[in-house]
Amino acid sequence: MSDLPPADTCALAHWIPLAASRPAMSPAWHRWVGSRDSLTLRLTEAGAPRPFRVRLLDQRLGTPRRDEARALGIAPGQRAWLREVALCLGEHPWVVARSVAPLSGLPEHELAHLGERSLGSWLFRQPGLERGEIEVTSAPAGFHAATGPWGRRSVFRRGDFRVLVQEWFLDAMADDLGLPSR
Ligand SMILES: C=C(O[C@@H]1C=C(C(=O)O)C=C[C@H]1O)C(=O)O
Repeated sequence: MSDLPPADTCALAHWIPLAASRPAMSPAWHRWVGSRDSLTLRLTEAGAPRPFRVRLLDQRLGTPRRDEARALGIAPGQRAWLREVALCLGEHPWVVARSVAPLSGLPEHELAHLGERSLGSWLFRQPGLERGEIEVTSAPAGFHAATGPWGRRSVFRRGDFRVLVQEWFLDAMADDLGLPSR
């Protein structure tokens, strides 16, 4: 993946509230980008009978990008749990996702062995889970070569555990589902 820009190229990715993206976003995409329940479940249903699969690209402790640290309210340079995946239907990545969780409050024993099981299927089983506002970008993911119309992010909270989940919807998903370009 040497032709990718360095991760920090997207350090100042421009995120706007979901409502502010409405004029540029088709109703069909808004149903995906604005959905607040499990994306894993939605993709599994929309992609059937193709099998849904999480492909783990990277999972490690590292330094979040500046826009990620800001979204989580942590100091720049503070280390966090990072996870990058491709959510695939059959052979095609439809969504790439990057999740960032501060180490304080991290249930590391539960997340360390997630592997290729979906973070969403774990998250949505957590009692008292809260989800913050969805923000939207048209900047690329920065860690994967595939491009697409929209990225979104939101912070999930349960007690003192927080995770910023960022998901980029890819052109392959638009093609397979016959969705508009934006
Ligand atoms: C947050 C969800 O989980 C999905 C699964 C992810 C993973 O396994 O790392 C990451 C982002 C999500 O798209 C969801 O299903 O809504």
